[in-house]
Amino acid sequence: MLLLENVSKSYQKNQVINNLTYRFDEDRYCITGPNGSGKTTLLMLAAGLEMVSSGRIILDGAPVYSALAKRRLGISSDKILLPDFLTPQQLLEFHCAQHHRRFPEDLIEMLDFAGQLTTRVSALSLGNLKKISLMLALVHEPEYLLLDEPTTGLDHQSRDWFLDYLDNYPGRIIVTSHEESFTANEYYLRVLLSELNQYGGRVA
Ligand SMILES: Nc1ncnc2c1ncn2[C@@H]1O[C@H](COP(=O)(O)OP(=O)(O)OP(=O)(O)O)[C@@H](O)[C@H]1O
Repeated sequence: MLLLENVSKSYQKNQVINNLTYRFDEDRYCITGPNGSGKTTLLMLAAGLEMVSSGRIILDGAPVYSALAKRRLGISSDKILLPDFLTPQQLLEFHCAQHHRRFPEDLIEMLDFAGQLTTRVSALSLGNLKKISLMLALVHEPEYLLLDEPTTGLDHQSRDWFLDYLDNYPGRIIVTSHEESFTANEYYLRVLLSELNQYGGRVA
C-alpha cells in the first residue's frame, strides 16, 4: 500500500500539493486533473524522486526514499531525463544488472525496438524515448508501476500491445492520463487531483 500522510509540495511560492492524505490500496488508479494540477509531481513524490516539502510517503511500510521501496517500484515519465550520451542498450543493461534481471528481449520485440538499441538517447524520436522510458519502468516487473501519460507518442501497434500488457499486469498501477482507455476504464479508480488537493484527501 502506498500511503501519503499530510503531504505538501511547493516549488518556491507555488504550492502544488496541499496537505494531502491518501491511501492507495486498490490495484489500479488513474489520476486526472487539469494541466499543471500536480499529477506528475505526485508521481515523482511517490517514487521518491522529488522531496516532499512536508509530510511523509510510505510504501508497504518503508519510506519511499529507502532502497527497499525503490526496488518495489518502476516509474516512467517524460520529465525524467535519460542520459543523452548513452544508448538504450546500455541503459537497459545497467538497469537489468541492478535488478538482477535478464535483458528484456520480449519487451524489445513487442515494442519493435530492436533497431533503436544502439542509437544514442540524444538521437531517439519522442515515441522511441517513450518506449525506452516504459521499458526501464517495466523491466524489473515492479510491484508498483507509476506511469505518467504512458501512451502519449506511442504508435497504434505499441499502444495496443501496451494497454493489453497493463490489463494483465500482476502488480499495482498508478497512471496519470487524459486518455479514455484509462479514464473510462472500469478497472481504474479515477482520482481527480484538484479535488483531492482542495479537500486534502482524508480518505485514509
Ligand atoms: N521542477 C519544478 N520547478 C518549479 N515548478 C515546477 C517544477 N515541476 C513542476 N512545477 C510546477 O508545478 C505545477 C504542477 O506541475 P505538474 O507537472 O506536476 O502538473 P501536471 O498535472 O502533471 O500537468 P500536465 O497535465 O500539464 O502534465 C505546475 O505549476 C508546474 O509549473
